[in-house]
Amino acid sequence: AANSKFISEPKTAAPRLGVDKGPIHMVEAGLIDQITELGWKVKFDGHHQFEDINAENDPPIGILKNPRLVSRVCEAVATSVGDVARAGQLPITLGGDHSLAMGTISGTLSAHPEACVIWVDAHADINTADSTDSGNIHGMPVSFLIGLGTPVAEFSWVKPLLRTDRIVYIGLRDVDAAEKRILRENNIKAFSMHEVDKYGIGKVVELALDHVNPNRDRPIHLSFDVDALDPSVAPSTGTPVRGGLTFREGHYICEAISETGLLAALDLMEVNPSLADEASVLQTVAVGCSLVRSALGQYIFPTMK
Ligand SMILES: N[C@@H](CC/C=C/[B-](O)(O)O)C(=O)O
Ligand SMILES: [Mn+2]
Ligand SMILES: [Mn+2]
Ligand SMILES: [Mn+2]
Repeated sequence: AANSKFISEPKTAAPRLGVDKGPIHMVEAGLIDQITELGWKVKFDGHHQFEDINAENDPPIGILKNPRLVSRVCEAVATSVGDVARAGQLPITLGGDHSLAMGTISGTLSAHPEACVIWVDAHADINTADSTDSGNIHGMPVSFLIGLGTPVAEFSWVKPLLRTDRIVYIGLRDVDAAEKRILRENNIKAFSMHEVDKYGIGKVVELALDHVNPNRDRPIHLSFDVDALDPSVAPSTGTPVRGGLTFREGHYICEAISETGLLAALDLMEVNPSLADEASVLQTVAVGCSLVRSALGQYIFPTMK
């Protein structure tokens, strides 16, 4: 039977409210039927809501915002994604705030310890509890996954399973000074928009895979933040930054990873339908759905097992 997968839309709070509604818009845009039409068997896990935690009972820890909600949601996501991956299925997590990647990548690495991570984003999301200026946890997931900075008790469930030589970035163009230092000190490979211009997206994806997956034998976790795309392509997102990937460059990354046959988990994050006019929201939701289809072989027929 064709591989099947699992979709969940965990909800995490973000200072710019509304990102929790992104997944529902993608599902309502017909994403599940679109994936089924590609030859996949889809098990839809429904919309996860965590209503019992709210601002009143979740005060900042240090300057970290919504820490208990984010931790609770991510821990639940880690379990879900891990279970699906261990069952030999392909977990797709629609976000939602990129802090969710603490959960998804914890889940993937618990099932596939050898997995590598391709992080497509305008941002490095690697601030530690010591370095963050905003206290927004969506700027920190990678530091928790690697185990950098002063530990935060609330997140003690996140094990440092991600090796610094198993993550590579594509699309960076808005990295904090502290994050640049962290990337340098830990020798973490990053292909910024400068390299995309210099080498072209085809070469960048090849070089990125050569770095984290030289023998093309490791499962791949693709964590795609739609703000990696240029705001003209994906306008309705929380932290847009000019000078991003074109529509085709974004899709090429997903198609090239699909072609490896090694995709083991996918995150499509930061579609926030509450930030723009109707047309821009529809455009952003549509590009999110299209990227998922590309990662699942919309231009390549999936090998039916
Ligand atoms: N570096 C900034 C921006 C974080 C951006 C997070 B995003 O990539 O998930 O959009 C911060 O730490 O607040
Ligand atoms: Mn966010
Ligand atoms: Mn991000
Ligand atoms: Mn981002």
